[in-house]
Amino acid sequence: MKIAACQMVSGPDVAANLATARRLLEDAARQGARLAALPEYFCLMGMHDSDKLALAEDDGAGPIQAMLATAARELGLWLIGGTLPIRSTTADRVRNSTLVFSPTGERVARYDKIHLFAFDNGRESYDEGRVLEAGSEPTRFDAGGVNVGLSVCYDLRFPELYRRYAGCDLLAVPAAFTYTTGQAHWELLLRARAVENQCYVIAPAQGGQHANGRRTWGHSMVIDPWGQVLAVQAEGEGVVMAELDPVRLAQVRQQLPALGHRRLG
Ligand SMILES: NC(=O)CC(=O)C(=O)O
Repeated sequence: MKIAACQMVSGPDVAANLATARRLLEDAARQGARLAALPEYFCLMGMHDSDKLALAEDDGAGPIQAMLATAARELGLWLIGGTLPIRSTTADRVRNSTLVFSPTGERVARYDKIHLFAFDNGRESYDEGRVLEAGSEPTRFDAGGVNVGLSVCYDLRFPELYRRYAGCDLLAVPAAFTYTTGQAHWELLLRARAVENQCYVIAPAQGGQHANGRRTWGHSMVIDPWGQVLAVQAEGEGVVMAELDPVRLAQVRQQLPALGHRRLG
């Protein structure tokens, strides 16, 4: 199965972001992708954190969800819809949610980012907990025989989440890593998750200079179960494609049966 990671440099104009996402998905489908993934916050990198509250949709209704369902159906893709803000039912906050659509446009999974990012080095400061409500449920879905474990961005730093996905064929990590932290840790962490779980990793990212003054690291990539980077795009919009090969997956697990050697749960 060909899989595609779409890299974006989203801004505050939601309509423009949706048009870019659609164009990249069309590009992925044209190149033969059967599964495509958008980055975290594909629909909005706002000027203020609170912009997410204004954009938020109710679960199951809204123009962003409609756009994702339509794209999946019209392009015949398993679509991992980056993240979009979904209104919390209990708090004055939003969930940072990945919605997944099948090639018939049916929604097949929802994952809410579990670990909320905070970082302050004196020059840059982030605190997602100000507007986001954390999710709590690891979520996997079946994409026509390919078992996929879902996560978002900062989750990548918490290997215990991925252990809950042991046996998955593919881990998805839509992200918007900062330039600073991404330069230091992004590839290292992604390759570690691929190697320790002996599976493919697809990591679509935000990558470039945003209108809100923030810079993201990009380097969207696809990694194989041996930890090899199959395809990468450093910065700017684009589509990163690779083949998910079940024979390679089985070969790595058979040659080095580490998953079967776990002793501590
Ligand atoms: N932006 C994030 O959620 C995470 C990040 O940039 C990091 O972990 O580093």
